[in-house]
Amino acid sequence: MIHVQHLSKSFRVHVRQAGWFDAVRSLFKREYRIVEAVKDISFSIQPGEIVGFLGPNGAGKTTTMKMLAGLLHPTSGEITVGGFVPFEQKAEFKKMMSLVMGQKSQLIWDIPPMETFLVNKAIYEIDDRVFRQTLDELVELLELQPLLTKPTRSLSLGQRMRCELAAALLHRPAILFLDEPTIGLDVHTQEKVRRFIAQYNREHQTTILLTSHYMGDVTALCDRVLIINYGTLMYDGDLKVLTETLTPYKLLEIHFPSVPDVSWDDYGELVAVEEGKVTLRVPREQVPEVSSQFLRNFQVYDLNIQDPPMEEVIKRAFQEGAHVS
Ligand SMILES: Nc1ncnc2c1ncn2[C@@H]1O[C@H](COP(=O)(O)OP(=O)(O)OP(=O)(O)O)[C@@H](O)[C@H]1O
Repeated sequence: MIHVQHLSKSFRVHVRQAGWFDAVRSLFKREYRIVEAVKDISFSIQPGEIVGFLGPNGAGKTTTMKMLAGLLHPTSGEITVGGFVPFEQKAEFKKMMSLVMGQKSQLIWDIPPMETFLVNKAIYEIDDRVFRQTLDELVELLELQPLLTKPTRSLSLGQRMRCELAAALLHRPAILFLDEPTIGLDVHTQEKVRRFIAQYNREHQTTILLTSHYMGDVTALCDRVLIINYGTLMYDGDLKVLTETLTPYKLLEIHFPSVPDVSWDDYGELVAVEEGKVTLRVPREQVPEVSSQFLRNFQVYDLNIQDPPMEEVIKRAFQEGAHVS
């Protein structure tokens, strides 16, 4: 569905001078430097996949997404999306994909979302029956009914994002680029948006490339991730494999009626002792044995086994320059 080969993008940026004299001089003699935002990346995404696109600020995620959506021309390399070359901007290409940017609105600010939906209906030449059917489905899934006729500017961020998603999906694109779709949303709304994306992908097999700084989005939605840093692709593969390779331990959370006085080092690395609860870092292969020792030898209320937080996995990927695949 999406094929990217040796893709690079550089920007030529004007170097601004700090001092007064240099600033005036630069009006006459401009100096430029080259920012290599994306450097020789290659990957493919199959129909129906949801792939997480991760990387720190300035890594090159948005630049890549914009090239995939045809908004930016690559400096070099090849892209095909659904068989089209994005920057040729063919009408058929526009009808098969959508780009949602959490930081940018595509809804018209001064009119209600329903009016934007009607504008999109005209732009994408959506048939009346299909429009009605799709709108009904999206209104139900995203709980939009009370929002449709309110001016967009009066909507909360979460309400607006739900309408943005509907606007992006009315023409039933086969490919969806989601750039930070949950940015700034409260935990409850993030959860709602996540559930919607998962359900929509299940029902329509939409191919989705998603960037997010919220690891909850990534763990809930993506089996596979691409990790980019300084414009270079560092990892393309299974999220679980990445977690197991970079953090070869699990967190064991044991709840006691009262915390026993034992040498925790015999069981794992002590992370925290709180009221009635002990957290240990235990090598993955020793987790079954250590858990059963606790259950056999101590009075235990509850025992939870968890993967380390995704934030830690990703932090290690950047620190260790992981080429895990
Ligand atoms: N239009 C532009 N002109 C000049 N430089 C740009 C332009 N767009 C992006 N860049 C630079 O390219 C690099 C990659 O930026 P990009 O927005 O793709 O990163 P990102 O991974 O999406 O970051 P974030 O997580 O902060 O959104 C950065 O150094 C950025 O400053």
